[in-house]
Amino acid sequence: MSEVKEFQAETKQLLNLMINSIYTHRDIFLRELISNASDALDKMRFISLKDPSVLGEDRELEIRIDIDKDNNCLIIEDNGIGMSYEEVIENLGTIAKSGTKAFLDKLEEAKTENAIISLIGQFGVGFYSSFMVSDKVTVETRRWDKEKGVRWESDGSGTYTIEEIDKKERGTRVILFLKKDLEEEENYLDQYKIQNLIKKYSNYIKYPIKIKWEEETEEGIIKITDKTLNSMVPLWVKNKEEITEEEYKQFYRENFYDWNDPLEVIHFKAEGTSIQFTALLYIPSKVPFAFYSKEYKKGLKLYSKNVFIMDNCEGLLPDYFSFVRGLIDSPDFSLNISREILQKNKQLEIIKKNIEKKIIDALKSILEKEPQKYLEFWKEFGPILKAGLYQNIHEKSKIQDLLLFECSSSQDKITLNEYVNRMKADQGNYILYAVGKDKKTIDNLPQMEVYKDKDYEVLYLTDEIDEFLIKLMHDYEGKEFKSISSSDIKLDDDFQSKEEESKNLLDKIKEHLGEKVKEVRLTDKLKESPACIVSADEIISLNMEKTLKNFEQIPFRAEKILELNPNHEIFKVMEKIFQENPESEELKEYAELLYDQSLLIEGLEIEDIDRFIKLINKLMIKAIN
Ligand SMILES: Nc1ncnc2c1ncn2[C@@H]1O[C@H](COP(=O)(O)OP(=O)(O)OP(=O)(O)O)[C@@H](O)[C@H]1O
Repeated sequence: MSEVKEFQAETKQLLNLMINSIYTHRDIFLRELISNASDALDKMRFISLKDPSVLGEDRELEIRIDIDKDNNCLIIEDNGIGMSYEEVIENLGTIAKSGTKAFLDKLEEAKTENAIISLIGQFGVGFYSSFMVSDKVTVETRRWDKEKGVRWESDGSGTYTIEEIDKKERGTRVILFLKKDLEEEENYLDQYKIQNLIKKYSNYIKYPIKIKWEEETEEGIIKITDKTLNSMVPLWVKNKEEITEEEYKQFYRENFYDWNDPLEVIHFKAEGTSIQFTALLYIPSKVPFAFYSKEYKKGLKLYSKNVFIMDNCEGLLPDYFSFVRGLIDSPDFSLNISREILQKNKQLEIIKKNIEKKIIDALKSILEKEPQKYLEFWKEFGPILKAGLYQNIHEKSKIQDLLLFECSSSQDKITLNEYVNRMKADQGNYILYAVGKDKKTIDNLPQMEVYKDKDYEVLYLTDEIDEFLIKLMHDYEGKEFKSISSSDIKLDDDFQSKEEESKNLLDKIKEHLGEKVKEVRLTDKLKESPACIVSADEIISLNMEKTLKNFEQIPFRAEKILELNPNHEIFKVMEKIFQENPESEELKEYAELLYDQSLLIEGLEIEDIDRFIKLINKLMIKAIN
């Protein structure tokens, strides 16, 4: 008795897109079906390791492809785990994957076919891609431990039928009734076409993918032989010297669904340590799709003696390298290991340490030998590295040398090590930094003047997280990070006498500005500018005030100090006004104007813009008179 069932709404939506929107790159359906078959074989192999008798006579785990020209059918068959009646309904009638909703939303938005293809490449749509090339799909399957088989059939339009059948062999057969209007280059009944696709997408599948290969002998007789289309040997098992760059790339594209080539490959075998393992790691060239979403699963694949144990084993990578893709194969892991046990596993910790060191070494080597390539890496992954370090600050010594910063002295970004090596002898023990939205803004900060003059290098922190990170890091190799806006930087010691001389004027200005500032004082840090604002607080800087303002509930305010340049013409004018009349209203207006312009140059808002403009206008009119 067959049942007719409706697809789940999301499945309908996906099928509709598959059938009606995609006309190129349809080849990927084969990779998806082969990968499903391979997964089913993995599961079967796993079960048989505990009890080999479950394989019965059907011992060799394999995938078969059959070309049935008479019926215009392509058949992909495996003797893997198979599916029960309920599993077929669950797996082929719904989409259970997390992130499906987000994926479908993105699909709806995707305008071009290429954008859709790229999304599919990153997400994987699995079985449903069959409908890109088929008018009808039939699945016949029998679970290894069930008596009866199941037949599922659909044309992808909205419903499917399902019924119990007799099926002798264990496993799953997917029969694609190919569309009639496929292009010539999409002739999936051509054995050469299939061979090319398998080599391209599924070469490293570790089970033989067999086909009945037709060949014409010299005598003109058609000979049919069983041919294995894939090379099978897992790439990571081979010696590095035997692997070409293209093979590494191909393996990456196939296994990690990235259309871009990886930036770097790290392949090594750890032997002689307390645990043996092989690692094949890839640093991608672009941040993986959906990396910042909850759905993104980080971690490495875990194998034991070429047998797949699990995907996305998180415990193997520190947060700051969560973008690294790849796999670990270690004979020391039991195949039955669960995620929970794994979390507490000491061997895993050792592997993690090893991998981490290799990644750091690889990145350091790129930084040293291929700076341009490192810059590309930094542009993509710098924010992830910084955020990861922020959350794991106790690990700073490991990765602080991988950080790059803009700086005052050159167009190139520099490392902390470079900064320290270039420090001036009289600079003291401080690594100076300035914060702003970009290089140009910081270049124009009044406080920068004196450092330029003294030729002290300053790190430019242009990312919002930078200052928070630097404060948390506190120092690099014993040299403390110090903001150029910090109040306790004093360059000139005999400044004190000058400050005492101007004490009354400074007190008056403070009185005029009231609560706006904590203090008014002189500075020797300014050259061209008359004044600047610095933070009185080591914890909340001016820039943090800007950042924290975005979180409206938290009214953080940096305490401010107004610093004046005693050598500036304006200061001299103020001195003169004060001498003539200490209570002059004009002095108050000057003080307000200097305070407001100092806020503006720091990128902070001024409180009373109307008054600011009025005061400027007043000065302008005075200048004419
Ligand atoms: N050949 C097969 N043998 C056994 N089960 C299968 C087979 N093909 C598919 N399935 C089952 O159907 C489910 C859904 O398959 P589908 O290809 O849609 O997604 P997936 O394989 O889970 O994800 P993806 O292909 O995107 O990695 C699979 O998870 C698996 O349980």
